[in-house]
Amino acid sequence: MIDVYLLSGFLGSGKTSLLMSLIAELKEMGRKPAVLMNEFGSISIDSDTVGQSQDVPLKELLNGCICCTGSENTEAQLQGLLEEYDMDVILIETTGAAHPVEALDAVYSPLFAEKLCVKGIVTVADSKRWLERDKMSPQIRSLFLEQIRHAHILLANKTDLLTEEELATVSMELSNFNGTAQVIQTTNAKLSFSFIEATLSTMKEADMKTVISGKHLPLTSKLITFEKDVDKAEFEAWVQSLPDTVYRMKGYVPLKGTKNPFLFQYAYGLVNWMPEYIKMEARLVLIGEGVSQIEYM
Ligand SMILES: Nc1nc2c(ncn2[C@@H]2O[C@H](COP(=O)(O)OP(=O)(O)OP(=O)(O)O)[C@@H](O)[C@H]2O)c(=O)[nH]1
Repeated sequence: MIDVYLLSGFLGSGKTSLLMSLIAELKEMGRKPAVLMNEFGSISIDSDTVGQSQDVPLKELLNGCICCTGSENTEAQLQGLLEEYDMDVILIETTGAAHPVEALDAVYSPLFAEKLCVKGIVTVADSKRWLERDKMSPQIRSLFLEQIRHAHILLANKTDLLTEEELATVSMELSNFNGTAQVIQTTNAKLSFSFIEATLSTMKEADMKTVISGKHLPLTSKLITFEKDVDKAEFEAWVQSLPDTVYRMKGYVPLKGTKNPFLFQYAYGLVNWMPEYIKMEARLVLIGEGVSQIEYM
């Protein structure tokens, strides 16, 4: 299994700085990192920097964020990485405009269920911005807060720009806001990979069944397999009965009376079915809060 770490955080918070230092450390350790980067424009500034200066296998998604460019695109890039290179760690840097749950979408694809092991979300927060969050528009603030809320490790970055007192306030407020993440004060997003790996692996022990860390963490995923074909109406009734904290579902569902399992998608209450011309393995991934207890029927 290849370990996957998602680097999240608002625009300009310090994700690329973190990525660069993690790559350098991983290489020093003799590990084989690869990078999936996502840029907000059609020019690959960050990926050029990272790719050239770090000489690391890299795929990029231009023009939008991982969630908006569509998870098929991200899946294709991931597939490309896996086919072309040899690696043992994948670092995914999302644009500052990506919702962490949506960014995880492609990684949780049933295609990669046996290849990738999602270790967790590391969010970089600009401490100054946190203190001034009330100045942001409601929509942007909500994205900023979501990125922080879903973190498993939270960097209170740019501490050099704060007074001692402000620093204490930021740390306390962030810990109160996301009670499960470790909050670490950083400058230039300096945090060692060994620390991240060790912290996330202890969290994982809490519940080995969930793909993403333990049951104490906000986001978990669950893989559901099917023993026999299912009735479409019954299946949809089951979907509607699930709690609102299931944010996303996708996979292949074997429907009664059809040749191949159908591609099934669910997001924000909406269900989508697509026939599949290849016989895909019948399994479904659920992503949300506390989904590890959910069973089919
Ligand atoms: N003063 C200060 N500046 C920092 C710190 N960390 C990062 N920066 C600067 O903040 C800017 C953005 O840093 P990046 O690492 O590119 O941030 P990012 O989150 O990748 O940015 P986007 O890709 O645009 O979302 C750069 O100019 C960094 O040098 C810090 O701790 N203190």
